Amino acid sequence: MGTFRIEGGHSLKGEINPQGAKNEALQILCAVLLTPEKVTIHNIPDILDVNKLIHLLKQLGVKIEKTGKGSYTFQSDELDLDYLTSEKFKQEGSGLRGSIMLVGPLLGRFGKGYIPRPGGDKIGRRRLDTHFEGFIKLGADFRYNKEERFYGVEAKNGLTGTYMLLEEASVTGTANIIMAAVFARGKTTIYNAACEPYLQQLCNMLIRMGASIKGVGSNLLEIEGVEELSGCTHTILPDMIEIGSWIGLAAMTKSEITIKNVSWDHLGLIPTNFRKLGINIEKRGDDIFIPAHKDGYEVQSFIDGSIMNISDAPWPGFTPDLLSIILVVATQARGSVLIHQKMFESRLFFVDKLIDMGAKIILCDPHRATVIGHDFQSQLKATTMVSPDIRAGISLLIAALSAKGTSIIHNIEQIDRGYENIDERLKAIGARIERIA
Ligand SMILES: CC(=O)N[C@H]1[C@@H](OP(=O)(O)OP(=O)(O)OC[C@H]2O[C@@H](n3ccc(=O)[nH]c3=O)[C@H](O)[C@@H]2O)O[C@H](CO)[C@@H](O)[C@@H]1O
Ligand SMILES: C=C(OP(=O)(O)O)C(=O)O
Repeated sequence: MGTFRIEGGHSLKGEINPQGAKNEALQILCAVLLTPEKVTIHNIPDILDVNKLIHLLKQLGVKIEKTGKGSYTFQSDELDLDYLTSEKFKQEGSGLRGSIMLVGPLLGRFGKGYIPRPGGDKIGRRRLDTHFEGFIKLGADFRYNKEERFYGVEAKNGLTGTYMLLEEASVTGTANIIMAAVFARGKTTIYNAACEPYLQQLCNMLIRMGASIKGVGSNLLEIEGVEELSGCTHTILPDMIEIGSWIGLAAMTKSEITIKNVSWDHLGLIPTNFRKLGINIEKRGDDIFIPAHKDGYEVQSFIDGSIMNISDAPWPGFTPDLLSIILVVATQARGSVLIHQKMFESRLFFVDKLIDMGAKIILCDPHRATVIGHDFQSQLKATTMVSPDIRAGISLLIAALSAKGTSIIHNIEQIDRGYENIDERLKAIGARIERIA
């Protein structure tokens, strides 16, 4: 279990270059299985989850070449599909959430796809019904081995396009179904599709490879099946969740930080929601400039004066992945705010650590927490904690950087799962953080 030691209470200053988006990279890497031709991808983040997926692709026989920092070529012309039913895959395939998206492209191109129950954050139930119901609608046979927790889909005679209304706008589910449907006979219509920038990027990449997809960016997609796809070049967007994390870090540590090349047009409601906490976010070209909030920041109120509420919703709503960060930043705001995590039922439990540090939070139920901000009148106190999931982990790290004294965070693999070289990048802007195990 890796550990960070953090000496808090110091302001930071400088420029940050956001990494490539984790959740986009996981989709895009799976899409390289759709063609025997070479696919070049730039801006791949060097993080645990992505490296695990690249390892799985290698085991599957994909020819992989690293051509520069964050740049790789992939060629899926001689795959070893037997790996998919091997004991090794049953172990390795369950190491991350994103591996579930290997199934769609394999089913579409080879008529079969298998996956052990995927890993990822333990933040509540994470069912896969949307994925498999979509494959079944396209004509696949489905089986699930409960003992081994191993899923399989097969379509000996190929897939056939159809209309489907997804039960929920699942992000990885939509990506999976799209990647199967690009080879289905005829037209597939997906309604209630997720439409995060991750998915827009995936669809645009598939279109460049020769797929026919209409409705990109909306929740109604129409896919006309094709016989084959060709190679392409794709560049991953900056990670909007990392960008939100840097905004929160800057405010909470009263630091002046410039976040470079954020691809502002793809940030949706992220700036709006940080502004609800009174955080000053300046757009400078495609950069975000956060001034040092020397006098703190004040929670805004609604037009009718009622208490501020920040909640998640499927895109273009506010991403659930930033609510933990919003929550920690609220602990030092002037005023109170209700944080409502609608999607996941176990993602707010980490607040007990913040309460230990002196934050004023009432966990109303597993989905809702009321935060009464300190307005920096009282600093959080350093403590020892264990990072329970990726976003709680970065939130605790932000809390530790603002706290008085030296904190210890264990299980930082959770943070490394999604944040590239976080300790060195923080040090570069003045943070006192050491990786001690
Ligand atoms: C690898 C990856 O890309 N992971 C992201 C992906 O996970 P993932 O694709 O696994 O998440 P899903 O979109 O399937 O669902 C997330 C949760 O939200 C619930 N749900 C979903 C849609 C909906 O309309 N209503 C609803 O309640 C689901 O029941 C589930 O509990 O999307 C999540 C939701 O943005 C993010 O937190 C994860 O970071
Ligand atoms: C929940 C997340 O990741 P995963 O879906 O990979 O567990 C996340 O990125 O916040």
